[in-house]
Amino acid sequence: MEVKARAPGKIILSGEHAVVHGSTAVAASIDLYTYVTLRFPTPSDDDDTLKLQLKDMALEFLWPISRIKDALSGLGCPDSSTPTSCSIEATKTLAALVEEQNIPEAKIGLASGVSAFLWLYTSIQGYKPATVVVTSELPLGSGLGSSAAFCVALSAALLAFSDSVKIDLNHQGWLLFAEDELDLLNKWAFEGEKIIHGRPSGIDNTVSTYGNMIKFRSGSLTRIKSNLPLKMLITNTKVGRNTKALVASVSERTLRHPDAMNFVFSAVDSISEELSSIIQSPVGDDLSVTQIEEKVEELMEMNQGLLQCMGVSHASIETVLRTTLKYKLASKLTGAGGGGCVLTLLPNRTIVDKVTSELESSGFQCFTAGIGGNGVEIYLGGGSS
Ligand SMILES: Nc1ncnc2c1ncn2[C@@H]1O[C@H](COP(=O)(O)OP(=O)(O)OP(=O)(O)O)[C@@H](O)[C@H]1O
Ligand SMILES: C[C@@](O)(CCO)CC(=O)[O-]
Ligand SMILES: [Mg+2]
Repeated sequence: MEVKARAPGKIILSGEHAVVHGSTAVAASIDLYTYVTLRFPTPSDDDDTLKLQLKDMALEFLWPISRIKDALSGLGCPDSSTPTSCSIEATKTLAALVEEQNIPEAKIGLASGVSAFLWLYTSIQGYKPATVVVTSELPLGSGLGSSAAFCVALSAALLAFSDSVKIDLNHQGWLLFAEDELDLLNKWAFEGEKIIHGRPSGIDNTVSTYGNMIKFRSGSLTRIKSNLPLKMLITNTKVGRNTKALVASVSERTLRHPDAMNFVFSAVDSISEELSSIIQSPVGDDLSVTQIEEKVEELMEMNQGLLQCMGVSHASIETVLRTTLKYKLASKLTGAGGGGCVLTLLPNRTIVDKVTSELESSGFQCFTAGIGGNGVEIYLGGGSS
């Protein structure tokens, strides 16, 4: 029995960090995916282990099922229909199970992802032997929602073979979940994100689950549709960072300067609201494509200024901003900042070659991605597409 799931990464057009503090944000899925394959052994395989293979990193983790059962079965019964938070006690137990695997020091950031895997696996599937294989087209820890895509794809594969979801086993090709199943899947993925991020807003797992473009505030989403084909250049500064630490640093600044930071968050809220209405406005009578693009550019610049205020920009991000400005292009960081990826709006008229080669000569990596496609999908029955 085998199922493959894929979940997209995302860009945040406006509102990262402020969204953790109750402001509106706007995000869209991108056509770069994390893939999770789940395979249960047959009795003749005589395999009583749980294996997690992170193919891109050539890493394999393996636990005897008896070891996992001994460690976790006292902490509650698996129930795929009820997304459950990982308690402090369970967090410690998972950390011990991960530590036994001796993750190389240079890749220790993966430990939280492996803990999230163990939590989602045992909560949804219980104590069954299986092999789970993960690959990703997303750079990890770069602001494109790799942690959420991982949790969403994992939840999809695990739920596909649970009592909580009814899937058509005869379906050929990629298959979408029903709306109520997506709601359950999204809640499970959020529990995984909590293990990786500490205090996520839920925007990343939500946009990876439902796809398209969304406006998100305080846990609820509104689907939106851009009236112009938004083209974004994504520049990866390749400066590593960790979303959990950056989110915590903004919360600490908020504790030190609550009044000032609340004005910042409220300004971001207005920017996101304006951005969402401007991209949905009809092109033609009142506003031309160029006028809409100019407004989006200005809002992106304003959002970037406020992200600097929150303390999450970085010298490498500033280099990208300066370079793109030379070509009269507007940019902002996307995701948690502190390095990672920067978005640059590419208006209709733009020729990208010059700006791209100048950015790449600084050691950055540039690419474009399709924006606003499907959210999570599964593929049944061995092989792949
Ligand atoms: N394919 C994967 N396999 C295993 N772990 C993963 C994978 N993708 C992400 N993770 C986990 O998520 C962590 C990166 O998450 P983090 O939230 O810091 O960055 P991001 O999600 O890429 O960016 P952002 O949250 O700003 O969009 C990794 O260190 C790892 O623990
Ligand atoms: C920085 C943040 O706002 C977005 C990370 O992609 C964190 C979150 O919303 O969970
Ligand atoms: Mg993340």
